Amino acid sequence: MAEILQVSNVTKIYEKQYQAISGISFGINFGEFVAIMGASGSGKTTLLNMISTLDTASGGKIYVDGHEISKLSDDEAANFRKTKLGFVFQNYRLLKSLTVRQNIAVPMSLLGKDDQEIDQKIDKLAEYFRLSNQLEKYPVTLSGGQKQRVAIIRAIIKNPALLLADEPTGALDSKAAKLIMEYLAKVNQKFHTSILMVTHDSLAASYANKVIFLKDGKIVDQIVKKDSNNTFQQELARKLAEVEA
Ligand SMILES: Nc1ncnc2c1ncn2[C@@H]1O[C@H](COP(=O)(O)OP(=O)(O)OP(=O)(O)O)[C@@H](O)[C@H]1O
Repeated sequence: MAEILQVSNVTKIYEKQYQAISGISFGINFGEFVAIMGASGSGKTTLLNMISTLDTASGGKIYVDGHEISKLSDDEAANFRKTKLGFVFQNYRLLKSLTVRQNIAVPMSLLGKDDQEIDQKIDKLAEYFRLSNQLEKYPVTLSGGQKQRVAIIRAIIKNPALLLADEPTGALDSKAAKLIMEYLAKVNQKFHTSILMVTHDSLAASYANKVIFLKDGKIVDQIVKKDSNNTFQQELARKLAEVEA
């Protein structure tokens, strides 16, 4: 199966002395949903920043959709983020001065798509995400869960090769978090979007097909979902207790 992400023996050393990531290797197949879990300081954000081309690795190689990202110039990296990657953040990062519709349109406008095509896509996705009534409102009037649904639509509207989600449930109560994870799982299953999600939250991680555990910049374990969700959640809780011990 084709790999959408390949991380090969990657290290990150800050200020020539502190090794935040130590020789990490893993991959994501096309259409897979992978979660990375680890305690604060384990290197999750560092890893995500390197994969998203916002930071450079000190060693090793990262391939996204067949491109070795360290070889990209700054301009190429910016274009690469614009065309290949979708981002969902803990704090939504919606633009306050734009309506929901205008927020969602930004990545498509940057790609030069025509207004009619953009509007049609937005209407369809908004219906799927039950946000049709919110499109002409400003983000400040929306709940946290609604804002995150807007952020997900904005991230997937251009069909990215890889969706990167950084603590997508971190600012939500448990009910809203569950709904957001159900939507992310649907995005993965219905649109076959490959997802890499970083999270502290074991409920959120239980929606992934595979969970990788990070500790002190190293992969210390991983589990793969087989048939039963219940068994996966129990295994997840057990591994998490071991890793955080
Ligand atoms: N710019 C930097 N300069 C020096 N050290 C850094 C820098 N950024 C991160 N670190 C260190 O690298 C390690 C990993 O940090 P990172 O932010 O990747 O962890 P994390 O798992 O994402 O944590 P959290 O869950 O709290 O966000 C930490 O010890 C952190 O202090």
